[in-house]
Amino acid sequence: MTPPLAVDIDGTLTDENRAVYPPVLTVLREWDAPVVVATGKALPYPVALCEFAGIERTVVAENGGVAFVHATDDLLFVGDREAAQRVVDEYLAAGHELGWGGHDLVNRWRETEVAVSREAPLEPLQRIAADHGLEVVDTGFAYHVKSPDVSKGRALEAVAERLDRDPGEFAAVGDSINDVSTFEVAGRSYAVANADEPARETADVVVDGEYGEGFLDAVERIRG
Ligand SMILES: O=C(O)COP(=O)(O)O
Ligand SMILES: [Mg+2]
Repeated sequence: MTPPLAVDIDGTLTDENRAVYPPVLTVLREWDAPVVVATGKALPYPVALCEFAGIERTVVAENGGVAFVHATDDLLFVGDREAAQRVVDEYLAAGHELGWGGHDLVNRWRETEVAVSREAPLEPLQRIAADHGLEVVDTGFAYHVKSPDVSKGRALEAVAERLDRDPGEFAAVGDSINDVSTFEVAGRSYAVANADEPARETADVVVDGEYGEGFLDAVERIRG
């Protein structure tokens, strides 16, 4: 039987230029069990991906800060945007920038955390975050200022419960440190070849392919 799937976006469903790798859309559409798209991006991104892939909008966004379950119409919030905002305000007051330009579409729809460009200095961000009891997660695509209690894995547990599934039934595919918690709660986990060290170390299997090709490799193994 096909297991439910928890899949990351950036670095896993994309190519090396962060464009969605087209063959993955067919795989998602034809997946014969629930699919949970679990990302560090704000909610509209995975929702749009699901819509364009033609699948139910069941998603984890903001590294677990927000989740939506299509079947039960549940919108779940964990995490505290105000706390993250206080960190950012201090960071800006110290003369740094978030690095996303004036309209900052990266944070515009973000509700429980704040993302900072990897071109911005990390050390002061970490220091200010720690002063506020928050952490900075580097996904390889952005620095995320978030509560240490929030994770994709915990959100997946909440989503799985609403889907009447055990988290251990899930197969998970991802590429970075923000997927480690998903790998820990899923029954089996696959890191794509471009994955960072924490993801590679936690995954049950590191596949040969990179990016979207790596996702297709994982799918082949999951299907057996
Ligand atoms: O938003 C990021 O930094 C990474 O996004 P991802 O979790 O889909 O890889
Ligand atoms: Mg990723």
